[in-house]
Amino acid sequence: MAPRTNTRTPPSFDPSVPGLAARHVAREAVATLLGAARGLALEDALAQAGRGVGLAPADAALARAIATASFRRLGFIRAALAARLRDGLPDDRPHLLALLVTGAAQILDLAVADHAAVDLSVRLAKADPQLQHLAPLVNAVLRRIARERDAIRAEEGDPLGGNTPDWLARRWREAYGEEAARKIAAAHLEGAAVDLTIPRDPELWAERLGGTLLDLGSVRLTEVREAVADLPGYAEGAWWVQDAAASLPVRLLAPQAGERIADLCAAPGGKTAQLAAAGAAVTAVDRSGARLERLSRNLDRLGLSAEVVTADALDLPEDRPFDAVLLDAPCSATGTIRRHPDVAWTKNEADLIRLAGLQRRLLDKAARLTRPGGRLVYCTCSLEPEEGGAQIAAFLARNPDYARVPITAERLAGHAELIDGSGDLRTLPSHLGGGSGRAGGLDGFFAALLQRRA
Ligand SMILES: C[S@@+](CC[C@H](N)C(=O)[O-])C[C@H]1O[C@@H](n2cnc3c(N)ncnc32)[C@H](O)[C@@H]1O
Repeated sequence: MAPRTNTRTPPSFDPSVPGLAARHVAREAVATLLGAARGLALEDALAQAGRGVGLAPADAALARAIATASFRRLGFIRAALAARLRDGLPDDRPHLLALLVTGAAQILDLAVADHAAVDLSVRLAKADPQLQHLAPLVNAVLRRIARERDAIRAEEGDPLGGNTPDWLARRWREAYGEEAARKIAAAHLEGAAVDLTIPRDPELWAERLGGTLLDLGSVRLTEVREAVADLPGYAEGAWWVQDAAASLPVRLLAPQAGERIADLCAAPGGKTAQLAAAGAAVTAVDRSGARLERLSRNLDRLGLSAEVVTADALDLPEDRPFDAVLLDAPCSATGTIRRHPDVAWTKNEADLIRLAGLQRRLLDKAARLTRPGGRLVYCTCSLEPEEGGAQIAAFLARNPDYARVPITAERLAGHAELIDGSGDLRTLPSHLGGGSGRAGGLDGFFAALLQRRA
């Protein structure tokens, strides 16, 4: 193989070949994340790779599907490729690795014809000055993957061992035990349904949309073929997309009409919308102006309003404490791997430790922003104890004027399995049938309801 070069001449492919631009964008985004850009989200890498390419909406959706499938089974795909490459995986050549991974993901996981997956991958190799000479290798390996698909699938085995990065598998075994950790990893292979929060007439909308009204309150759609924005009710602002688990922290906070409530890490605003729909006077704070623009657009569509403040929550004045505060803290997001499988491969333990430190400071700030007698909900979309129960145990030890309000099963439609031993919310991807092949599951959320003494 040619030595790796640091400067890359961009590939020049024929944009008139159907589906080629989508593969190009998927490959570039996957290469970015497999290369040095740890911490970048796949959404952002796709947007970056798509700049100037001008993908039609269907091609943009295809690029996202290919890139997502690549990360969802990355461990299995790497093993399948490694067994068929004489010189092993090209880990020092992310563009070649990404070409092979995205090609294999199409063959193994997506309803793409084998010849299209192979042919378009080979075309991308030929269009790339650094990879032209490897087009025969790409062709041979991907053809073999297609030929041996059934055997490869049969060999996949345990997702916790083969498809979960070691550091996460170790942590989940420690936190939840072997069996539960394996179920979590199995649920990650399945992806997730589209859940909607519908403040008014959810039964009616469930029927119109062909969804199911869950006892937790959300409407679940398991077969969505069109863009979400084309579904009935989107344009008129009848609902918004929000995982059923993500809707629970606000349900536990139980906002009342007229209460002053601060949403400290608010964008893009799913929880702000819940608070505003309940009639609370919401102050939505986020340090990202761009994300707050999305929040404002979302609230406009829904006909809801909030005071929107662009600020670091740590800098907020403390002179007018709120009746209730919601802190949906920035976190490792390991509870969202079903929807964002890149998270498993682009985050690491150092990110987790840094974020747990920020959460601690935000939580202490949120405590000072809550009035005596007021409620505070802390939540994260993480499976890691440092971002959940351990954070709350340490908080309660240093803040004696706060007490935990244990969550009861009645508040969760009887779902006692969603409550941990301390009385906090602990949802897992394997809950509600996740991992059993029935499009069930929940994002992994933690939430604690705390009360300041009067
Ligand atoms: C988990 S997301 C919030 C999701 C949101 N609550 C929802 O339901 O749509 C975390 C947010 O925290 C924001 N953030 C991170 N650090 C912050 C800080 N110090 N002050 C304010 N916002 C912060 C990020 O910009 C990000 O939008």
